[in-house]
Amino acid sequence: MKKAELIVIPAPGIGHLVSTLEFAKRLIDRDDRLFITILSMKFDFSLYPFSDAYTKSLTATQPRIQLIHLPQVNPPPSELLKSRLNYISVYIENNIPNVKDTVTNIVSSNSNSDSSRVVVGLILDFVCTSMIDVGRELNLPSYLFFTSNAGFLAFMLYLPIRHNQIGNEFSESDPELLIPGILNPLPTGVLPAAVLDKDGGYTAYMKFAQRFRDTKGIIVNTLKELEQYAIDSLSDGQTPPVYTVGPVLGLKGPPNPALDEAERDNIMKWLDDQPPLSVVFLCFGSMGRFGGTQVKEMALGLERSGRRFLWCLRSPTSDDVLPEGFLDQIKGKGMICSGWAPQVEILAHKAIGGFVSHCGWNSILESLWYGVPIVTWPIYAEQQLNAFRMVKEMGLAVELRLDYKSGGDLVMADEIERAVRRVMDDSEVRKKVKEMGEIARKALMDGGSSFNSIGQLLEDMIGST
Ligand SMILES: O=c1ccn([C@@H]2O[C@H](COP(=O)(O)OP(=O)(O)O[C@H]3O[C@H](CO)[C@@H](O)[C@H](O)[C@H]3O)[C@@H](O)[C@H]2O)c(=O)[nH]1
Repeated sequence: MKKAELIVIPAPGIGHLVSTLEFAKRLIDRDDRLFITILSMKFDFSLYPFSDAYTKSLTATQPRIQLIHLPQVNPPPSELLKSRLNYISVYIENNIPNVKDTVTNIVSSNSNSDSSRVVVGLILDFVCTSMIDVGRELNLPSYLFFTSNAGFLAFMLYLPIRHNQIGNEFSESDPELLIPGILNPLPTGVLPAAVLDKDGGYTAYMKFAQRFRDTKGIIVNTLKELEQYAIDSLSDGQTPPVYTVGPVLGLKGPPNPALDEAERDNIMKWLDDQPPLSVVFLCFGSMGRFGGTQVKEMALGLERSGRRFLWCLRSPTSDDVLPEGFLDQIKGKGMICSGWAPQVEILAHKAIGGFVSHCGWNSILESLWYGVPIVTWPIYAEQQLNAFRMVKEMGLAVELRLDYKSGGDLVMADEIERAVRRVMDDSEVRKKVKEMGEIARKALMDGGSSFNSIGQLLEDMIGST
């Protein structure tokens, strides 16, 4: 039997690592000819404090997954931090010589041993497309792993086309945009903030996107049934084959190293005491934070909604900024957690009836999986676009804000109060979300759309013998 090896290069940050590493495990489970080597880049710990520990713990128990830590490289000059995305893209480029050496060693040690193992390709996070050239030099195809959705992929593929016509970043005064793969015209307010950024964000996005079509295939963490319109637009004769393999979720992985087990137990015990579908959960991804004024409005909105809530408030000053007496008033009805929340376990709990979310793609997929409707409060990255499509195109979320910008915008207590009530009472959205959750489960089963797509991918990568 031919043994095949894939080299996977994830990006740091939990939002990218969860699905990339889970997908590696899924491939191994599907095909016993397969071995995977993960190349883990060392990053500035202040940017991604838990990436390393998380990668280690997730891969430790997988006998056919090998983890190689790349040597530390010099970080880019700190001026580049004006755009975090640009900084990261340069950081990744600085790793290229180490990636090349490591892949070369793997290829040659396979050919010098009698393991009959052959490296069949690289799987790259979408922010690592600069590494396609390493594959080219070594005659290895690269596949893209797209940790977000097909609509955002369509947007990214449109960027180089637009750039050839217009040549510069987007502007807030642009008219609504018609983009292949996105059903409704897009207001500029819901574009990822990076594409309006003159300080390197736009350049970084362009650099990533310009290489997408140089890959042999694009693997997307979505399912056909959820994004048929966007996926159809990708069969344009110019885009490499697209494999929809989702939802890829970290449902059973080891706990995140950031999780405080005692706090987790408190939360779960508290939820056990609440009636079914009575609690709204608020959590804003790995990086979502708010200033004091906004926190105060949130507290007032939650209190006035009269609903029970579990609020993941990651702010060191939360006690000072909460309205006076708030913590006493909410006793029994509300709970605040200050650290990393066990989000997947929380969403799976029968007491949860709604989720106020920043609309990161993993959070969206997790909430659909458990049939919990979302209230949209996008903050950074492509979340505004996700929120817009979830509300306007898919009808799977309750709108709070679609174009929120942190730093400038303030969401008032009465808006929060109304949105929380709506998500808890709107049986229509809940029904649709539940149906989509069931469809997602079927997509992963034998014969389902994502199951078949993974089979096709394995066949295209390794062959059928
Ligand atoms: O307190 C927390 C916060 C987050 N999570 C988990 O962390 C992941 C967060 O992922 P996601 O919801 O996608 O948010 P981000 O971390 O913000 O993810 C980044 O990556 C995603 C995938 O590309 C993008 O969709 C986002 O916009 C981008 O910010 C999810 O699995 C959550 O369950 C927890 O378990 N506890």
